[in-house]
Amino acid sequence: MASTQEKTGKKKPTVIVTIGMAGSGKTTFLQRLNADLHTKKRPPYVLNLDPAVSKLPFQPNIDIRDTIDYKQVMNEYKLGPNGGILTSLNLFTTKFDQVLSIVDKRAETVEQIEIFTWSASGAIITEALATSYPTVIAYIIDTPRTASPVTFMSNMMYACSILYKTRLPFVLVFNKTDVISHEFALKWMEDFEQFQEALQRQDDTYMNSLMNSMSLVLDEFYSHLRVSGVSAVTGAGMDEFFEKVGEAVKEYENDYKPDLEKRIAEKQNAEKEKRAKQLEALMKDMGVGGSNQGDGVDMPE
Ligand SMILES: Nc1nc2c(ncn2[C@@H]2O[C@H](COP(=O)(O)OP(=O)(O)OP(=O)(O)O)[C@@H](O)[C@H]2O)c(=O)[nH]1
Repeated sequence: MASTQEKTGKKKPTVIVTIGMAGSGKTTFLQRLNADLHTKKRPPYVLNLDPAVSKLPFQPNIDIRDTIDYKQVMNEYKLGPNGGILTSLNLFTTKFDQVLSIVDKRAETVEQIEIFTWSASGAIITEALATSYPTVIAYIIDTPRTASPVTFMSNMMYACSILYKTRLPFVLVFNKTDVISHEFALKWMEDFEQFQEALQRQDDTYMNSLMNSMSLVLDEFYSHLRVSGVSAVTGAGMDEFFEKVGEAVKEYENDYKPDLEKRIAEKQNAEKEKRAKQLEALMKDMGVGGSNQGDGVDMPE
């Protein structure tokens, strides 16, 4: 919060929530981010919220796997892999206020970037973080595997659904640009006709008609995001990524935070009104005030 910053002179750390499809390069990207930030003498504070990840090439500061045994959760609740991940995350969410208080203490000393990775959705955790810190979603894309219009489309739809769910500032990170440049994606996002031409070349009439009906949604989506192309392996494009994160933080301060504060105030008001109504109904039932007054209910002295 600006006022808190002014009082304490402390800059709030930025939270980067890393999301992406399996194999898109999230782990490698986080490893690169971790290394770059250490080089810049801004060591990040890393939270791992992926209970199913087997090996991480870096040491997270807080790791869901230290508290929750994902395989045990699967056995105990008789769940498959996805159910196991979600239930583990739900169990961890109940402890998230403790996690936040640890992060808060660490964040008082240095300017850091919080990184956070997961395989399943965690709207409650994201909102808890976004209430306290400038929070940005980094959506990682496997560029070589997105070069076909159909996979590009499904990836964009998935990203779009996350954007609408979280309402947080977004940076699309086209990874693996050492294999293929993300230029084609930039063209498809800037000019929908070029994308349609690419689709038509595939002669898929179902996808074409789906695309036509989705074009407005996607146009709106593209206007809300920032794009960067990186190679997590070589480190190319990371400076541009940090610039985009900086822009996204400004968007958080200008748009997201006031909206979030409004939503919280509305929730609190609705809660207050509900409680007032419940109290009024209770008083009525007890015969204190209201039209039922004096209907014979004995009040304790
Ligand atoms: N060429 C190239 N390969 C990459 C890059 N980033 C990741 N990879 C490779 O892509 C594969 C998947 O990378 P991971 O970092 O494990 O991907 P992930 O998204 O964490 O995967 P899951 O844990 O399965 O969700 C690995 O073989 C990486 O070496 C990159 O920038 N360039």
